[in-house]
Amino acid sequence: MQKIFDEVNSLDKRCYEEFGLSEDILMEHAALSMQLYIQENHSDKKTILIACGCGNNGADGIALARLLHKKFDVSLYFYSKAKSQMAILQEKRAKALDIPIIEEVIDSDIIVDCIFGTGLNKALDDDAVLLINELNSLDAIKIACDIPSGISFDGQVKSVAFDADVTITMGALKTSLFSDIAKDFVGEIKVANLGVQREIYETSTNKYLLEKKDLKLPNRKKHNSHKGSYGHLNVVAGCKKGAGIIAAKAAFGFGTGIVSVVCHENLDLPYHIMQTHFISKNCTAIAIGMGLGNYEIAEVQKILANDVKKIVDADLFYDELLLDVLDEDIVLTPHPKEFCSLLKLSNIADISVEQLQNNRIKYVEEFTSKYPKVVLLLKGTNVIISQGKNLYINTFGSAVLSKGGSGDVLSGLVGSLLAQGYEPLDAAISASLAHALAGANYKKNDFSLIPSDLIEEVRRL
Ligand SMILES: NC(=O)C1=CN([C@@H]2O[C@H](COP(=O)(O)OP(=O)(O)OC[C@H]3O[C@@H](n4cnc5c(N)ncnc54)[C@H](O)[C@@H]3O)[C@@H](O)[C@H]2O)[C@@H](O)CC1
Ligand SMILES: [K+]
Repeated sequence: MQKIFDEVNSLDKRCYEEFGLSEDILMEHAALSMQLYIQENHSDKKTILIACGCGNNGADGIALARLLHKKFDVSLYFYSKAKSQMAILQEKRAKALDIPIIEEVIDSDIIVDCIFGTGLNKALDDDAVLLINELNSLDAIKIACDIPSGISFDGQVKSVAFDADVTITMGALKTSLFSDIAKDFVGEIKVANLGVQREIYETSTNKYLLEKKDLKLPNRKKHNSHKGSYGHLNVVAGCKKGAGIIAAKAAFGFGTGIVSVVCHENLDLPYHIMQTHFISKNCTAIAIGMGLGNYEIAEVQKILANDVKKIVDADLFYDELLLDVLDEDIVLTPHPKEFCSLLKLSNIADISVEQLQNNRIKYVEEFTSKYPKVVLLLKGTNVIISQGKNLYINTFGSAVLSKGGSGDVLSGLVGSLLAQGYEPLDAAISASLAHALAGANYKKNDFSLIPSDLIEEVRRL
């Protein structure tokens, strides 16, 4: 996993104070990283337009223009007059080299957005909106310096943001790049070294970006084993039985030795999935909530009181019964609307889905600081998984997964790993990665995936 930081000003400051690196040195490295990226990836291109603002993001852009000048046809466009000390200095250097400055945006092979970086501190005015829309409309390779202009420090996009193919972010990954809203603007994210390796630039953090290598698939190294060695998951099926059955199939395909669906009515199940009317004595984990509907309260209470690992989903997020188990290390997997209900039930906040989506990390942190044992997995295009103070972001998800039944597959995967003995946090992380990567591996098209395709892809991981 890679570290993510809420802010990097303190990290820049540490470079000045502890390593004797000046702002100028840091900025030269920022510009150099962008230069190398462009030369390594787009040496066949000719024209580059660099749009600059008045602060140090703009200064990065002016320094980049100097580095690329003569190798490419570089034009500088100033959205506003240089204001920061570094922008004024960089402008002086650029002028000494006669780098072309243009008054109107022109068609170019590459556009580099250096209008606003981490210093964006108010709403974009009409001119900025117009400029960003104009840049977005051009058919060019689009590179954002540090962060696409228009995304605020907390990852919100109020009106518009630069629509980058690549964001080259300075020094370290920032939280703002990983909001659900930012995902449609940041493109591929690369980190530029600012004069020291990242491991030196970065300090400690509580936020992490998950990588493919963080997926720990179940393994069966012991030959002397039997089905019971790989756990027994009980999936409680309610009135919408399909949800439980999908979860059960996903769990079986992800390695659980025995999977039983708990249901009072007789179900038509695949032969390898068992049915039981009550929780099995030897079950090692329970998945409950998906399609639960109006289950009898006393029965749900009894199931929740069971002393095995649990994953809770869907309908139970609307039920106060859940409050009784929030002091345990259970896994909760709400989507945004369900999480809003959970926040309300637990007296943390009474907010709309939109308010939540604009502040996902904030509300996850409030919830997990009130219930530090719970493993919370908040669904979204960038899934957030958190327990206690630590928070992990999975960005591998895509719109392929935006389908009924995808969430039931995820519950099944989490339950499967819990049943096989994973710790709840590890189960949530690996299930979420497996789910997202399986979705990404489905290559037919981006609209036709059904739960059985997803389970098939999980089985191929
Ligand atoms: N400090 C350092 O050592 C380094 C800074 N770097 C660059 O510096 C950037 C941050 O620079 P700054 O702090 O100067 O901030 P920015 O360059 O992001 O912009 C700040 C300026 O824009 C104005 N502004 C903010 N929101 C506005 C709005 N909506 N409409 C109009 N004007 C607005 C502010 O008043 C301020 O003058 C980073 O994103 C990064 O690109 C990099 O060069 C790496 C090293
Ligand atoms: K920018």
